[in-house]
Amino acid sequence: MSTPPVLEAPGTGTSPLLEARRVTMRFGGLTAVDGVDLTVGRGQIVGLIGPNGAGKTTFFNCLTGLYVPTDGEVRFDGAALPPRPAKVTRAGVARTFQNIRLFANMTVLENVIVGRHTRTTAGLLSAIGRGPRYRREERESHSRAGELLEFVGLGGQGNQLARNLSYGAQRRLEIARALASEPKLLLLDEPTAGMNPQETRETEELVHAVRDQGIAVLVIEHDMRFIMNLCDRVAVLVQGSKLIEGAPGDVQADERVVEAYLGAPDDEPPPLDEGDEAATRDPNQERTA
Ligand SMILES: Nc1ncnc2c1ncn2[C@@H]1O[C@H](COP(=O)(O)OP(=O)(O)OP(=O)(O)O)[C@@H](O)[C@H]1O
Repeated sequence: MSTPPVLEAPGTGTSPLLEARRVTMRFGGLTAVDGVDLTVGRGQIVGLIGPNGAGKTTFFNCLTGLYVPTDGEVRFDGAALPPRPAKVTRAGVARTFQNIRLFANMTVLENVIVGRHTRTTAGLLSAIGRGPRYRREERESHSRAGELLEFVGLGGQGNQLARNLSYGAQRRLEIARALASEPKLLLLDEPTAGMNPQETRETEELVHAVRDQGIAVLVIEHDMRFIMNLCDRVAVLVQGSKLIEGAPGDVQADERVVEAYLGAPDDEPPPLDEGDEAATRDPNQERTA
């Protein structure tokens, strides 16, 4: 008699937290993501970089249930990734977006509380009737949201309208809202886009603090200095395919990466100087969100 396969209970296995295998996403005739493998271990910070249109955001969307990959497989915490965003959030994956998506006319605290809705269990009737379970969960949500605002450096600003926060503070609020769903993995899509150097440094510290809470992070970013300071591992996407993956120093030194960003040597690239931030960034990426 054959031995039945051992099924790994979610959260208990030794497998990577996230495992994408041969993920492919096609839009009509365009292959935006082409057979990409990527793993993120528990508590790791992994960077995903690549020139404009390389497929980074599309790949993210395949990891959050926004897109169901045309081909390939995504496993999270020992199980197949569910096919819908709300279920993916409940499974433990949270994300922020390239462009800020806050509820501008809600308070800072309310924005974070909204992020907890996948973790509250009071049913509709309890909510309408404001039953004891609803009231207890509401108290807990308020208290946890306050803690998260402290954690991201927005303590004392909970009663402001989100739209009145500075740009950098709004980005922090997005992270607090994502953390409110109690993720095991946080996906950040260009968290420092449009930030000044001080805000970028603060974001770097915040992401390290998130990891210190045991939460793994996968981050898309164009600011190379940020990525190199932050990540345990970096993967480079070019035209939908993974070009290379490795330690930040190795990736930065790889000629193929320099070429992908700056063009082949015949294109007379500007010199790549470690200390010159402008030269280590994608020249097409001086964007503001
Ligand atoms: N919904 C869609 N329908 C059709 N094509 C799409 C769709 N989403 C993305 N694409 C295309 O897929 C390719 C990859 O786009 P994607 O936004 O994933 O790249 P990216 O690496 O995130 O770029 P950027 O750094 O500019 O944000 C591009 O050619 C883009 O035009």
